[in-house]
Amino acid sequence: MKDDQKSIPSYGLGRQMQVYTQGLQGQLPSLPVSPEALEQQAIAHLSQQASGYLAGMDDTMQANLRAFQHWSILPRMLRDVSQRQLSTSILGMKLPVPLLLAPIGVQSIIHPEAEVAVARAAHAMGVPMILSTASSRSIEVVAQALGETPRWFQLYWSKNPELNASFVRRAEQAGYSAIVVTLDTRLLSWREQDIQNAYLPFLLGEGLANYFSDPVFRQALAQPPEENPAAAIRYFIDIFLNPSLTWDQLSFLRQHTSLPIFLKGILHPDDARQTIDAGMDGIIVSNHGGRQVGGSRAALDALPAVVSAVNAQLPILFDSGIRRGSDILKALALGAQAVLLGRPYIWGLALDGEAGVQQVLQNLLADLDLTLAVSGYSSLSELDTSSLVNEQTGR
Ligand SMILES: Cc1cc2nc3c(=O)[nH]c(=O)nc-3n(C[C@H](O)[C@H](O)[C@H](O)COP(=O)(O)O)c2cc1C
Ligand SMILES: O=C(O)C(=O)c1ccccc1
Repeated sequence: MKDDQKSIPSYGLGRQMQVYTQGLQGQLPSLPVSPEALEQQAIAHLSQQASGYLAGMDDTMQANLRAFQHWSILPRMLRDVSQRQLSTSILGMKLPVPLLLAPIGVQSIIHPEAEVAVARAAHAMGVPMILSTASSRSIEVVAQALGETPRWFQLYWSKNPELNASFVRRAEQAGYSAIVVTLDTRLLSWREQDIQNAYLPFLLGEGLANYFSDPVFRQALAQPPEENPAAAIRYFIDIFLNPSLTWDQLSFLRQHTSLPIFLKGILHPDDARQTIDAGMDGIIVSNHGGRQVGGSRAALDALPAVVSAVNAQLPILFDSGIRRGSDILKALALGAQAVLLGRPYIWGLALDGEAGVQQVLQNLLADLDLTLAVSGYSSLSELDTSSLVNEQTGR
């Protein structure tokens, strides 16, 4: 991890001057800088199946993005912003920047180096990574590529309790420092593009690295996955989704790990209160990037009520629609301690592997650092609702 003083110029002015200086030699950034152009180029580059898999429900995704426009930053002038502090701490875990990479499964359909390329870029930038259960590279292989970079493990709670315990054990052993249980995907929703393409990557054996390498999973099979992949995939399909999972079962996980547990996919303030009652350690407000409940409330619109219900008893993280530095500033001002970056790093991966992810992160962190500075803030802790105006209420 980089120390904070060194990281400031490389995030903000450093990146800006690097680009302008390279311009003197006639060199332009190799990837589009605007997230909209980046998305367009990545989608054009990918197969119809892969780009369809990245999609979500259009109306809900647009609502996620629009919600950021309900809030405006009201910049403050003549404050000393020459030294900026982007680091934060969550449950005593130090994060160099208030940003983690969101768990995104099956990255082998995006780029052959998949999560390993992402992990190397995360390592280069000091950005923590949350690894999906449905990753194309295993918990251990990704940990190795991350070196000392902080990492969390996202758990899809399968129907096999011993398998869940095994995943968590492996994550602990490989140096992951928190468990994220995703609640909004106990079933896969009706995904129009995937249905149209008749495409589900798992049926092709993509995204199953953690399962195929797991001793408990392997024990449940008559033959190893290498010998009979079709039977292994069938067993995965049998167990990986668990629509009967309920609040009372969370105690099982608590008994099997001493790591902090975050619940991802909370939108309703009553569910936020239940998270506290269930003895969990943190919340990730998210609508899964508009991929699960079509017509769901925009995640950012759901954030203030969750923040108010939690009343500072737990840390709150946020994702679904983070595209620019100003989006991060707004989510933090509304009470999130950090945000998760989703699709944008996948677009970078699609276009240029590790270097693509790194460039996306460099640009986003430079944007965040400079947005913070020109808004009059030198530290994240100065942000609160008085930094923003709600354009619908005028307050
Ligand atoms: C292709 C794809 C795969 C995803 N896979 C997972 C996953 O395995 N586990 C999980 O918790 N969330 C998963 N998510 C959701 C992300 O963690 C995150 O909530 C979402 O991407 C945020 O929305 P945004 O990308 O529009 O910002 C996935 C999202 C996408 C786009
Ligand atoms: O596609 C997704 O959104 C997702 O979260 C998922 C679900 C199951 C396996 C892999 C990814």
